[in-house]
Amino acid sequence: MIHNPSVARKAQEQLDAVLGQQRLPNHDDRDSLPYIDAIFREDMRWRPPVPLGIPHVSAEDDIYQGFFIRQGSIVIANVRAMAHDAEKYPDPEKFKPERFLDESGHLTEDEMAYTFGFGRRICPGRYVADATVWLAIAAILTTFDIGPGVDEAGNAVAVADDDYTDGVIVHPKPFRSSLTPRPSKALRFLEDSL
Ligand code: HEM
Repeated sequence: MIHNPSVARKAQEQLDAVLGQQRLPNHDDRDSLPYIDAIFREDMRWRPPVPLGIPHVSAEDDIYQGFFIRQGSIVIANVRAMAHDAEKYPDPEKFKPERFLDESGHLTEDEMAYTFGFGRRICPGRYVADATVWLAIAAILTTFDIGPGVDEAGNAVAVADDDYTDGVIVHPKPFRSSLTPRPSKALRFLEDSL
């Protein structure tokens, strides 16, 4: 959101229209807030948390696109490459939630399910992740404006958009940011719920 303030503004317009700046979002609002889902999907696409998935083993000999895969081979799915396929996702480095919405503003079929893995061992926690991350995005954008942090002298600190940890699971390295309460009653609802 620090790099894409227009995305945050667009989400807040939809949140304000649905919630009337009177309450926090909840799961019953999900169908009315497709842009939040589009942000979640674009999050998963832009920087997949498990960019190479978890290695699988082929249970039997197989042929995939002309390649012979012997039984017992370790198969690694390059999720990051799939999520940055420019034919499927034009301009893939750009953070663009709109790519998951059709002309009428409805969500497309692409739920970015492959970022949770494949087959029988697909992530069993995907429903928990889906519900909690969606609600976190919606609640934070309802109550706060997100911006760059400042250093000791009060100057805005630039944040790299690709400074991530290495490993099986990746996440952004610590960075400074600022959360400014939005001028709405939603913040009071947040305080009341603590
Ligand atoms: C955005 C959040 C998450 C992502 C991107 C994610 C992704 C993945 C991926 C790619 C796998 C490997 C699937 C495969 O073998 O193909 C996996 C496995 C797994 N995940 Fe998640 N996960 C997330 C959240 C969670 C949560 C919240 C839980 C628990 C509540 C969870 C529990 C597990 C478990 C137990 C496995 C191992 C399943 C098995 O090998 O049978 N995950 N996850």
